[in-house]
Amino acid sequence: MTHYRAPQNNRGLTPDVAAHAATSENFAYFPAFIHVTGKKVLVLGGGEVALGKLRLLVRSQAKITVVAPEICDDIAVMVDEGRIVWESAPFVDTMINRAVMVFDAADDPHLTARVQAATRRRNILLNVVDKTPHCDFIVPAILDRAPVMITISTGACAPALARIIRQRLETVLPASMAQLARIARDARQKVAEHLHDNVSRQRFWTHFFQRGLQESPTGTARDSDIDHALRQFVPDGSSATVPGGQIMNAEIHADTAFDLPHGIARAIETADIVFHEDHIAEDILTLARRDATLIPIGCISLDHDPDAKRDSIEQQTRIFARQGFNIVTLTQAITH
Ligand SMILES: C[C@@]1(CC(=O)O)C2=NC(=C\c3[nH]c(c(CCC(=O)O)c3CC(=O)O)Cc3[nH]c(c(CC(=O)O)c3CCC(=O)O)/C=C3\N/C(=C\2)[C@@H](CCC(=O)O)[C@]3(C)CC(=O)O)/[C@H]1CCC(=O)O
Ligand SMILES: NC(=O)c1ccc[n+]([C@@H]2O[C@H](COP(=O)([O-])OP(=O)(O)OC[C@H]3O[C@@H](n4cnc5c(N)ncnc54)[C@H](O)[C@@H]3O)[C@@H](O)[C@H]2O)c1
Repeated sequence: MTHYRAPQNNRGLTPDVAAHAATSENFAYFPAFIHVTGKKVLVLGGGEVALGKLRLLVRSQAKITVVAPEICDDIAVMVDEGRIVWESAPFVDTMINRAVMVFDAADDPHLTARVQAATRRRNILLNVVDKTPHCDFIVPAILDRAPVMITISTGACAPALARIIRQRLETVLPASMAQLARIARDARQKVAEHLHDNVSRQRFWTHFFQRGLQESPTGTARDSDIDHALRQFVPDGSSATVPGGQIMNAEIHADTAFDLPHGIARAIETADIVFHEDHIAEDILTLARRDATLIPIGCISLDHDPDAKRDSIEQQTRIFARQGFNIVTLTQAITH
């Protein structure tokens, strides 16, 4: 019988899956969030588009300077309130010194050429609004549930599509996400003191958020919910309230994650180990946690004897389940 290593805290991509992932499209822009607290950000231009960027920027703790000969009324209010600094002198290269990023919303190609040369010399990131070829970074559509930020980019291919996806998500993602994230921020230390190992903490938080999103979608989660959840939590997974050590065998009829029944999607999301046939769609497999172990059933070398193969997988899943791991086995439904 084949034995597999229990899940580790790294992406358990098997060679098969990694090879599949390598064939999917590359991307030119790396998704990340930039820490700007206390750092200088420069915005060129004082019109409507600059205002859009400034509205977002003032919610960070960046030190913001706007450079423009004149500014619109709403930007003037931000200046009066001391939230940003206005520089009305013409742009000179030294204005960007020590900036972490620069937005150019001035609609002046000659200025853009100068700014681009200056930012390149200093390795400062530049966004020229709606002028993709000049951008070192691009701005995604943003679904704002701060501190949760869901950002959507089409890799600069179709900004209107990014907007539409955002608008659709606005109506389906529960308001409680923000509140749950704030509760977690304040309670992470306390939870770490109660639960000493990573696996327990990971199970606890998965369970806490799943219940929280289900029970209080409109945003009524409370700080005291943490104490309640901690009292109920039994780290070895034996508590009925903890989704630990469960086995699900799912036959997949869907080709995309979107078409999966909710129960199966949730099971994949919480699984520690996912056994799957080779033809299961990649976007279904990506529902799994980053640290889950994915095991292609094809790599179990008992193809000549399907019954023995099934027995081998069942035996393996029971062993893992006894250790408290959640297991999902995904087989592709045969369509006629
Ligand atoms: C997401 C969003 C955020 C924001 O702007 O804050 C955003 N554009 C939005 C809307 C939008 N922009 C445009 C249209 C008209 C439809 C159209 O022309 O396609 C619409 C649709 C609308 O308004 O509904 C015009 C446009 N935009 C760009 C080009 C140039 C080009 O495509 O090469 C042109 C043509 C200019 C021209 O023809 O001259 C380029 C960029 N726009 C980006 C972001 C970056 C890529 C993001 C991504 O990865 O998808 C990138 C690369 C650079 C950047 O600016 O960072 C925001 C939606 C916010 C929301 O509602 O949630
Ligand atoms: N307005 C829109 O709906 C819209 C939509 C998409 C893209 N855009 C693009 O965004 C950019 C700006 O649009 P806008 O509507 O804010 O334009 P705008 O004309 O209202 O604003 C441009 C601002 O830049 C300032 N400016 C001009 N030359 C400058 C210079 N050399 N140095 C510093 N500041 C300078 C102007 O004083 C003005 O405040 C343009 O590239 C435009 O094509 C605009």
